[in-house]
Amino acid sequence: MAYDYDTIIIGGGPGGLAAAYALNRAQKVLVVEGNLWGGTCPNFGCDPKKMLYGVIETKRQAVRYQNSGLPEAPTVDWPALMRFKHSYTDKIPTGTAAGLKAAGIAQIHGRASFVDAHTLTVAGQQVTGAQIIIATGATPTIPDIPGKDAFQTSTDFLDLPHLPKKIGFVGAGYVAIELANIAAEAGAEVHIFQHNNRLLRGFPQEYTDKLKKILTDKGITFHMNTNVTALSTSGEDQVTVSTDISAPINLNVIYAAAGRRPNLDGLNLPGIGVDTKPQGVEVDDHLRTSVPTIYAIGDAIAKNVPKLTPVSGIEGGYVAKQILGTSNEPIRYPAIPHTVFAGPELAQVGISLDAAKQQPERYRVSDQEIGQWYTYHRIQDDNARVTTIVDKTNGKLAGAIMLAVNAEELVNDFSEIITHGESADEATNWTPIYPSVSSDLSYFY
Ligand SMILES: Cc1cc2nc3c(=O)[nH]c(=O)nc-3n(C[C@H](O)[C@H](O)[C@H](O)COP(=O)(O)OP(=O)(O)OC[C@H]3O[C@@H](n4cnc5c(N)ncnc54)[C@H](O)[C@@H]3O)c2cc1C
Ligand SMILES: NC(=O)c1ccc[n+]([C@@H]2O[C@H](COP(=O)([O-])OP(=O)(O)OC[C@H]3O[C@@H](n4cnc5c(N)ncnc54)[C@H](O)[C@@H]3O)[C@@H](O)[C@H]2O)c1
Repeated sequence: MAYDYDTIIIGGGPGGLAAAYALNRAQKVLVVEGNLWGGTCPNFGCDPKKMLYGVIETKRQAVRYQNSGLPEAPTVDWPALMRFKHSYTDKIPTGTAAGLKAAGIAQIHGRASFVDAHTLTVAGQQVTGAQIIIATGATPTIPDIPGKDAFQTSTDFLDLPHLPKKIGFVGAGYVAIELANIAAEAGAEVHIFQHNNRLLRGFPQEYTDKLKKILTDKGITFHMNTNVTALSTSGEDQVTVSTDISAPINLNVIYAAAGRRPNLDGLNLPGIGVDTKPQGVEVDDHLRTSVPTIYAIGDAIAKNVPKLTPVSGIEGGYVAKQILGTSNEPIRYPAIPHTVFAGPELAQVGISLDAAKQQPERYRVSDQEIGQWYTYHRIQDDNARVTTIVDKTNGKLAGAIMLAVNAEELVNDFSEIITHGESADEATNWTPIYPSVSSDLSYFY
């Protein structure tokens, strides 16, 4: 049977676009996008978040230098900060669509739904493809409590024209911690409501405790072991937050930051036999769904890998190779670094500290407070700390955790060392710029 396209991709975010460009070399490809071309990361995720963070961190760096020659800390002009964000984000959807057009990749704007394993309806028409890739991403989970319509999300936060005075976040994961830091640094009173006693559960507790203290010192109030039980609104910007612990708290806005769920609504996946679970589309180790001609990638899949932009990109490129027949290997992920941009940054890569501690005969764990090292003294980052995990059987770096200003750079260095399986000698057998974050690398072994 002849299909309209070789491959149709549902979702024009980082995952879908990576697949589209890789397939386009040899195939007739269509991308369908229901909202903003470019997806979450450049429109209302990583990129706008980090534009705000960059300015906020510059202010924080001035505070760190307050006794070192910069007595006046700057203040944040939120409307100007937002204009700066828009100077980038406003161009993303049209720029992304223009890029697809220039590459000769077909595009339809509209929400897709499956009719059968090879047919979609979108924008009032039917299109067919020999293969279809589900790359529909994820969306914030809204806690199911009375008054839940009052919840706003990270998308609203990243587009706030004015900064409200009192802000709350439900959840203490990546989104809550990063946005709470931005809001607090910009002058808001910030409350975090977390149902258990852990923030950033994927990171070691000794590190998250230290970060929590830094954020508390910035004025953020953590309500741990606290369930938000109801919201009620009065007027446009007043929300009363009831909890099972304390008296109700009056805020101007509350954000749901309690995780993200896969975007599968309306796709009719059960109707065509694609298996799903609450975490996402079920895939095998070739990212194939229960229907062999349909693949799924990125934030939309139920796979125990981090939900990050580089991961979606890796999966998009991998699926393209499967479809083109240039590889039949099961997917293997490289060491994937994670960073919470929390001012300072909390980052890790490789084997977890918990796993390493359970195998002391195999792993050597070295923990170093580095706030007084030249690099960190120079930027007045008194709290800087790094833990390295070395595999004693071969002398290679197996993992690293760090809390530091500019940890994103250090974790990239560690990530490269782990990815290339370098021994301590090999890893330090190069000449980085001195003085720089990288020039400290040899001292961590
Ligand atoms: C606030 C925030 C900050 C983040 N910061 C970082 C960070 O610093 N670093 C990092 O690596 N990751 C970060 N992430 C995560 C990152 O944004 C995601 O992992 C990444 O965007 C996932 O890419 P994706 O292509 O799988 O999905 P998405 O980017 O979500 O793209 C999916 C697209 O599919 C479209 N779609 C959905 N359903 C349909 C349908 N039925 N028909 C047509 N189109 C549809 C959606 O509109 C969307 O555009 C952040 C996320 C958030 C929310
Ligand atoms: N810097 C980055 O790379 C970055 C930044 C933002 C988001 N992301 C990605 O987006 C994903 C989603 O982020 P997120 O912060 O929404 O999710 P998350 O899974 O990181 O954190 C969710 C938090 O909400 C808590 N929670 C869950 N239900 C709750 C409830 N009913 N009441 C109170 N607390 C509750 C959880 O215990 C957890 O602390 C991340 O896991 C990450 O993959 C990455």
